[in-house]
Amino acid sequence: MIRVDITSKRFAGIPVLGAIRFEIAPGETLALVGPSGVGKSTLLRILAGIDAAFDGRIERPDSLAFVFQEPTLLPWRSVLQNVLLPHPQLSPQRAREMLAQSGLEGKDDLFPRQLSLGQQRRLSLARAFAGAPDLLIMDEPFVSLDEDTADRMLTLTEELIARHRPATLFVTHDMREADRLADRILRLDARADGARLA
Ligand SMILES: Nc1ncnc2c1ncn2[C@@H]1O[C@H](COP(=O)(O)OP(=O)(O)OP(=O)(O)O)[C@@H](O)[C@H]1O
Repeated sequence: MIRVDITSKRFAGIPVLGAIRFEIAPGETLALVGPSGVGKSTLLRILAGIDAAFDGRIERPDSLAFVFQEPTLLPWRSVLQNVLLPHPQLSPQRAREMLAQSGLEGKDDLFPRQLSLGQQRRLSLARAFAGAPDLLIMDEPFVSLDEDTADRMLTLTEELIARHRPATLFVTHDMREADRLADRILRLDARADGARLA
């Protein structure tokens, strides 16, 4: 079980997050929605352990993957190396399987710049799932893709989640995306003393 129990998060004394408590069960997918600037990315970063400067407590598994809005790929490494490098235990065969599952079959030797943005996002998802994370965190993974590509990415993510069953928390502005992917939707509301769950 993943437990988030934040009492407060401030930037330079200014409250961003107030008291926020929720749990994510193994295999459960939660969408996080709320207005721009309310603190959604901040909450993801706290959950991931990237930001430790907050009051409260987080219980999370060691094995987690973070998919950022922009695919953070290694430009001078091949597609295959981008999947292998973060996961030293992973065999090249398994990495190739992950690429094939992500619709990137035959692209092993290309470099990220030779992929479309949609394909780069797929690579970033393949890399995340290749580590078989117990917790998957995604910050608007489908934003600024055209409708068809976003739809294909969503289907791929659904398939990968169904196959690997990580606990998942993802941020979206798109309620259709939230309804389609999530078992539950968390909404952050802005408050003067820091955002709270609705
Ligand atoms: N490193 C930082 N230093 C100071 N303030 C920050 C920092 N990171 C975020 N903030 C502030 O915290 C608030 C919440 O930002 P955050 O990026 O978490 O919002 P968000 O809900 O993810 O927004 P969006 O939907 O626009 O991406 C904003 O007012 C932002 O300016």
